[in-house]
Amino acid sequence: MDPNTSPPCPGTITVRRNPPRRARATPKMTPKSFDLPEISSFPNDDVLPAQTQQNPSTSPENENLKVFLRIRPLSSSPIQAPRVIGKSAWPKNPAKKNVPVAGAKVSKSKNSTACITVNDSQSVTLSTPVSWHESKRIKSETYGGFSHVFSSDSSQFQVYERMVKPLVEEFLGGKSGMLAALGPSGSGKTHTVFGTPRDPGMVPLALRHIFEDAEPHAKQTSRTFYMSIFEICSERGKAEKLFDLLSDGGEISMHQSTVKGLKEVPISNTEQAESLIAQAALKRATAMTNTNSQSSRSQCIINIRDAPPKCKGAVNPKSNSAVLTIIDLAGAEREKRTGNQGARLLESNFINNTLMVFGLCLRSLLEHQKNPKKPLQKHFQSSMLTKYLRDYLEGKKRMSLILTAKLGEEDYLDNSYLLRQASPYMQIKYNEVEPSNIVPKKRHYQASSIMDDAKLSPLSENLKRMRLVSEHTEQIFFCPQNDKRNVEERENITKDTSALGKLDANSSVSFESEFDRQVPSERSHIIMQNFAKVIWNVLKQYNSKLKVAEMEIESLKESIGNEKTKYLEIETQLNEFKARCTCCKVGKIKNDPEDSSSVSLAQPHNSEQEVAEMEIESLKESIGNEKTKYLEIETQLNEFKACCTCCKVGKIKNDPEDSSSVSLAQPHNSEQEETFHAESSFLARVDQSDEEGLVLSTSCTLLDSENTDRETLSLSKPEHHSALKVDDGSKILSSSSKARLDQSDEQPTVGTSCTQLDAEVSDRKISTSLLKAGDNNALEVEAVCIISSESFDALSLSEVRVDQSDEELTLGTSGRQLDSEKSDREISISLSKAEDHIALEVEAVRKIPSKLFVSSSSTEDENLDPSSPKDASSTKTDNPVGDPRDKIGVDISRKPPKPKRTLMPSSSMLSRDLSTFDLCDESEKLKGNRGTRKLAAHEPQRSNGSISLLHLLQLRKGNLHG
Ligand SMILES: Nc1ncnc2c1ncn2[C@@H]1O[C@H](COP(=O)(O)OP(=O)(O)OP(=O)(O)O)[C@@H](O)[C@H]1O
Repeated sequence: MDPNTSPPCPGTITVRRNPPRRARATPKMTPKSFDLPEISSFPNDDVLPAQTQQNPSTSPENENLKVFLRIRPLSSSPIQAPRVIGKSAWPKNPAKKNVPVAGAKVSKSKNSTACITVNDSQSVTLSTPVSWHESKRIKSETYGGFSHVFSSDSSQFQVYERMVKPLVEEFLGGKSGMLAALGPSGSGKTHTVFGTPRDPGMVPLALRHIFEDAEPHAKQTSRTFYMSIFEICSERGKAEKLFDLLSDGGEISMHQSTVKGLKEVPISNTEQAESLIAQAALKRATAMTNTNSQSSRSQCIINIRDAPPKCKGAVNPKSNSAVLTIIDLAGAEREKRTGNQGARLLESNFINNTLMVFGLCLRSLLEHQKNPKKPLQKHFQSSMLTKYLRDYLEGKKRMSLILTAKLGEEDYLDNSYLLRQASPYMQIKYNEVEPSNIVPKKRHYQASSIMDDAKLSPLSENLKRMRLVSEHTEQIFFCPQNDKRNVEERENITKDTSALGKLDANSSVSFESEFDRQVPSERSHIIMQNFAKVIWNVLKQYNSKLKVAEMEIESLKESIGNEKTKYLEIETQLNEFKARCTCCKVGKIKNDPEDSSSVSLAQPHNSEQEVAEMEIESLKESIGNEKTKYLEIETQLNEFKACCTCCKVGKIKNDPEDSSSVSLAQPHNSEQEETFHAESSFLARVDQSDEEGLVLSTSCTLLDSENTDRETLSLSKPEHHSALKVDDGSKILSSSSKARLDQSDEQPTVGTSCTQLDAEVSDRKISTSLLKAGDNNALEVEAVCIISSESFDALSLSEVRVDQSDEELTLGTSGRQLDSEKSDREISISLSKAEDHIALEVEAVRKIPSKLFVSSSSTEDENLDPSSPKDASSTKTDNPVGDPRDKIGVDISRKPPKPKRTLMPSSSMLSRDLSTFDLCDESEKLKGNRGTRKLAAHEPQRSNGSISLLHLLQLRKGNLHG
């Protein structure tokens, strides 16, 4: 990946999702009812600090700290005795100038070789001395990335143009800037900063630049610049002191980052400014060392402040004044090289410690920028210099570094140490540059200090103690469960800290006062910092939990959508199933009380899924039951039909139940009485079974609803009629013959009834006709019977056969009417108005075969038992001569023609339905009870009709055999 095209790293916090989850398929359908309100995402923008949310593109500046490298040329002559005229043109302060150390080696060979090789404008190669090659040391080191490398032959102006001029321009534009010269002693820092009158350094050049640009607009803008110069030095290496170099050399103080008592001198032109600079240079502490005849012993700070333009004589408080700061640091010194001893050695240690703190601040800033989680160390508290430069060292303001190195190979170690220490600083970025000198409110510090150098002595020990105290304080304050103990600990720590400052009073007076001032504020700062950390951690946990909850809600939404989809599919299937299912309709029509499940389907659907499923299950069970029932019925019907083909009508004769069957209809006269006896013989058989009685009762129930007929009464009192029949043996005999007659005449009678039943108008007619037919037809039949009982016997036999085969015809008629809803009523009406004769007859017709043809098989007469119904039909239609059925033909001709009906498909259904009552079996049981008693009463008593019938049968039999 091309690093040039890589996007800049955003300053945001990335919240990891653990574990990563796979994307789920979007549900096909999301019901509206499940549209839950969206949960807004965690307000990261509100919670996260602006520091981490800042967009790099919108940051004012995103540039690295500029680090320049200037190589001082080789000295042409060794350091000699102090000269009156120093290294610079600035006057020296004779009071603070020390004489060269006695016995110091002033050795500088002319033939010194260079250890630094400039590769290009941004990199150099540091080579070890030739003498070190034999000791197998590192031969060369390359350092790159500098903003610019000024070779030894670079002029002051070149350095200014490239390094300082941009800062000055920005200063004139209202931006503060700082330039610090850093390097070993004698490397040319002071030369670069101040220069000489002949070769002015950066400060004079900057002042010239400032006033050259400002003077043309001075009248218009009323622009005023102020300059202040002060130094930070150490008195015998024990305490830091500040001296104002522009005043009379008075000592000043520092509170936190503010220097109190510092005099700012307004400058209006270059000459004035240079005069002040010369004055300050004379006051600055310098000393002669083995490396520098006029070695600076203090950190010199020059401030040029651009005062804001006045508005009607008053300073605009909102406008910020830019400050250009140029610092000439004291050079790092090695004891071997400098040969310092005594107080000078203490000064050297102080200088080195200050430079180390300065470097630690920059390193901490670099590490904090690389890893924001790593707090910015509070190294700035360790020295006044770093305190004063706090904003710069924290990256709040832009600064530049000019590293000065010496070219000679004897300076290899100094150069190596400088380059190793300072080259990483060029990675420091300035992306939060504040426009003014306002002290930032948010600071992220940690009270610790890494002063691992043994040379730090008193200062480093104080710093270590401060670190220990701070860490202890932080650990205690992080424990929220021991609040009371924490308060006590805090108080003790404060006392200890104060005591610590007092203990070091002798060694570091300056640090004592500063430490005492800093402890309360820093303690509160640490407390607030820890509190903010706790809150921040809680918020992060809340954020992570909230995101997890959001994911769970999403998954639940998907699950609900899937469930809803399944539910709708099931509901659709249920509707389709109901639409296809025909059992519901049948269930609505059927009056069978067992079809409760079918009836339930006609009820409104319950919206509940469980109810629907239960209905489906019950429906399925009902269907299964119905199928089973139908199969059983069909089997029984087949058996019944098979049995019917073998049965003989002659059974009726010997069937004692014929006589025991008592008329259900109550005759009112003798003719009707016999007719009804004949009819009742069927009915009696029907009534012999409980189920038939039940059926009849059912019909009677219907009958009872509208009008009560005598048949109903007769049904309610069947035994009474039976008793009557028992008493009247002739009637019974007659009824027996009638039974045959009716059985034989059943087809036309029933057929007639059915024909009439087909018409709605015939209901009344039926009842009337039946009543009358019961009168007329029965009379006719009875008359025939009476007149020609034999014929009737023959007729009845033939018709019985017909009726056996045609019993479904009548039933089919009723079943066809049952197929329609309207027929229910019609049936009810017809039954009720049919005077039950038809119904009873119908029922009786149906029941005859199962009873008669089984019990009297032994008395079966072949002549009386036609082989097929076809014979009967031919008998009725053809009326062959000589056949006993001629009389039947006469008799039939006397009757109105009765069309023969064809078997309808629906009749089979109804017959199967009716066969479910299993009348035959039940009638068999009844027969045992009722018939036994009646049999004993009827058997010895035979009427004339029966005798004549037997005689007729014998004659016919004889004719057939003959
Ligand atoms: N670029 C240069 N060209 C010519 N002479 C230089 C240059 N840099 C430094 N010198 C000379 O080197 C000597 C030491 O320089 P300077 O005093 O500036 O070093 P320094 O880094 O300030 O030392 P210290 O830290 O001890 O004050 C001076 O006499 C100065 O004139």
